[in-house]
Amino acid sequence: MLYIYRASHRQENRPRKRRVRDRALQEHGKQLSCRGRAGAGCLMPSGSFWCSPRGVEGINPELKLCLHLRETSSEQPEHCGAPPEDTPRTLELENNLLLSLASVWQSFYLLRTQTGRQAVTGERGVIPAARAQGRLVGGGRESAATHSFFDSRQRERSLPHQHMSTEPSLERDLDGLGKQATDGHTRLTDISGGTEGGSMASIPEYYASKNVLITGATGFMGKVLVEKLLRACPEVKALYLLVRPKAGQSMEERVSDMMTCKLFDRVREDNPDFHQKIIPISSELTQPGLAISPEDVETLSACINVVFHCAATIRFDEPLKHALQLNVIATQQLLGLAKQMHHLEAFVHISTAYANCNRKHIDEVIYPPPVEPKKLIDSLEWMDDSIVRDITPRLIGDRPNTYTYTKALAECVVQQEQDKLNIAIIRPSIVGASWQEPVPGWIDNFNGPSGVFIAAGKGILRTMRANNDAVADLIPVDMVINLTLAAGWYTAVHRPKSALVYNCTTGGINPFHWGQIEHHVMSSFKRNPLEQAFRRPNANITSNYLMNQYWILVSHKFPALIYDFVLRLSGQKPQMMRIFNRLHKAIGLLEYFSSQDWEWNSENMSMLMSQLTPEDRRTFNFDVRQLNWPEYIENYCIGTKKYVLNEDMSDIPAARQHLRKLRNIRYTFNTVLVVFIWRVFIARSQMARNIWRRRQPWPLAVSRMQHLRL
Ligand SMILES: CCCCCCCCCCCCCCCC(=O)SCCNC(=O)CCNC(=O)[C@H](O)C(C)(C)COP(=O)(O)OP(=O)(O)OC[C@H]1O[C@@H](n2cnc3c(N)ncnc32)[C@H](O)[C@@H]1OP(=O)(O)O
Ligand SMILES: NC(=O)C1=CN([C@@H]2O[C@H](COP(=O)(O)OP(=O)(O)OC[C@H]3O[C@@H](n4cnc5c(N)ncnc54)[C@H](OP(=O)(O)O)[C@@H]3O)[C@@H](O)[C@H]2O)C=CC1
Repeated sequence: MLYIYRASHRQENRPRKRRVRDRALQEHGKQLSCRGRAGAGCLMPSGSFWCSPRGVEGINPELKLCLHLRETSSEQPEHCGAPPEDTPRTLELENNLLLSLASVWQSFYLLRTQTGRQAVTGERGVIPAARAQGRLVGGGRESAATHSFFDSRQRERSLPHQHMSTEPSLERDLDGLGKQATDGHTRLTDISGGTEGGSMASIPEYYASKNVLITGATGFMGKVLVEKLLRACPEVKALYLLVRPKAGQSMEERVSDMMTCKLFDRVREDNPDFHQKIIPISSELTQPGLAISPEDVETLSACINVVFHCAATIRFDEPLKHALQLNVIATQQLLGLAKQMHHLEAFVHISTAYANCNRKHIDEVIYPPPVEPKKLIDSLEWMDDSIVRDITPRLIGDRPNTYTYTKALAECVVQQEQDKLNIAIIRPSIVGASWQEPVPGWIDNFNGPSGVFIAAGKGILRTMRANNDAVADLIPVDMVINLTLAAGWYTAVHRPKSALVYNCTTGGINPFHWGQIEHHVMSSFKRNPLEQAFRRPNANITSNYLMNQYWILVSHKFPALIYDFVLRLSGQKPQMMRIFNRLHKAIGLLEYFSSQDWEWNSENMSMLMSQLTPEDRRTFNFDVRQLNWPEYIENYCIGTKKYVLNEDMSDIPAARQHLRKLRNIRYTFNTVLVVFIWRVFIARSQMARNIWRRRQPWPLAVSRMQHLRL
């Protein structure tokens, strides 16, 4: 229950405001300890929250959902209503603080108590009852907007709502404070629903009998998405996958290969015939019309309900023209195809949290693009590749690579279609191995930190430039996919007015730092070593450029030279220097991300979580607070061993033995080196001997002791 009192900051209104608050407190509550001119909020034992309309303005929809405006005093009606239009930004921030606290409190309450869960799911009928009795007054501006938008959207489109019942839904009427911006600024908006259903379909219920189109299904995240959809939403009708033939394999062969991989073991157990639901469609996204045949276009237009667009080039060094082709133009073409789909309910675009990495604080809004995408596409079309290469640094400006640059442009392209489609944009940060599903630690590539972990585990990587204290915004792939599926559901069911952006990150909620990652990766690889390690795992990260260069020389280049020399002597091809050069190129591209901090606002992620039923919250868990980092990193490292390098866990004792051997070699080497230095610099030089004796009295002491013993 939410009590609202119009908080006036005018002096003469203060006593009255205080009176109402005191009464609410006396009757029900406990005051939230937060400061700010927005006024204090009171959290009631029942889970309701008392605050000013200023608070309501920025209120988290999970609270909004529980909105039940009630008279709190006789003066209340005249003080109840929309917040002033001129709410300054500082006040909004204060409100956000207040509401974040309330939101945390509320989430805690909801998790802990049955009453709270019922309050949110409306199971006890408080909200419908309030509606029926006409006691509910929407929070002024937002509510009015919600209704008008809702009505106009309903008129504009007559999309199917078979997943909804026909009961009026108060939750959805009240729901409605997602943040949007078309102009780079956060503003309030309403999240209106496209249906008037009272009982919300759960996620698996929603996806039941739906046709889903997925791009990038053969990639890291795409595979996990396909697996999870098949496993958690077994009633899904069909998954259409846009796949290209590659490396001599037809698209059918690639898809059937994919389905035999370990990732699909659990689905296979549950439903051995799951492959029948998968329909590969031949498509090369860089070609005109996505190279989809006219028959396939017709099929897709007729049946697709939800699109997940995961395909992209994620290489940081991709030439701009190609990155633009795939990340922007292909997205544009897919949106064009989506507009032809008669039954499309949601279009989910996977972006990256680093699309706006030129900013330090990133809200869940689509920022103005660095350049108008269409203009860039037109200009690059006629340009020679060499010219494009020359002007790329100027074009990407303060972004580190063509990947983040083109992902930012893609968001803009997606935004341009938000009036015609129901769109969600997911922005994951650094996607890592799975946390729990389908197995802990599942990963299948060298991208991002995985390659670095492996190189460190193999003992090749000894140093890297990173900031020990910077937040390592890793997020497990299963959490990203759970959020993606939930966002697809929410978008289809609620039909936000404009594209909702979900920053899918961990740093703001459950931060972990690169220094801690280094420590846990090293200790994990010592417990579970990789086979045939080059040296014992012992990497250090430093933010100091010179220090890093020194260690590169001493710990990378020098051993590589010795190793290659030995290989050459034994008649083999030298290879270590080549490996190090590639490694340096890779880590050079990653340093930008490991050396600084970003702050992402992830309110929409919390909002989405609050909209799920308890069951969905368990099945599609993306609550990053539950991540236990040391455990996750341990599973991640084991995952790289098992699933990327295909090493057998039963070989661990042998691998440990190998590490012990390497340690003994190192001890021997160090001892020999010390003796050698001693011989060269001490024993042979009178001056060095004199210095040594003066500085280090212990050899004298030792010799005296020996003399005494004799
Ligand atoms: C204990 C320490 C803790 C500190 C730890 C800090 C980690 C700090 C991570 C920040 C991460 C930000 C991530 C942003 C999050 C996104 O938004 S997007 C997703 C991330 N995208 C990527 O990671 C793509 C980066 N990769 C690339 O751009 C290209 O693979 C590279 C690195 C330029 C190499 O291209 P290439 O030379 O054409 O060759 P490619 O065939 O791709 O790979 C060549 C070799 O490099 C290796 N390699 C590829 N990627 C990597 C890698 N990440 N690492 C090492 N080796 C790699 C491959 O294994 C391969 O080795 P071989 O198998 O041939 O022996
Ligand atoms: N991995 C990460 O850390 C992060 C990823 N993201 C985003 O998530 C999404 C998925 O990333 P991820 O799964 O890691 O990437 P992958 O590189 O693993 O997968 C990319 C997918 O796109 C497909 N694809 C690429 N080019 C074409 C083409 N020309 N025609 C058809 N399909 C093509 C690939 O197909 P094929 O197998 O044929 O090459 C593959 O299925 C991307 O949009 C990325 O920007 C965002 C943040 C972090």
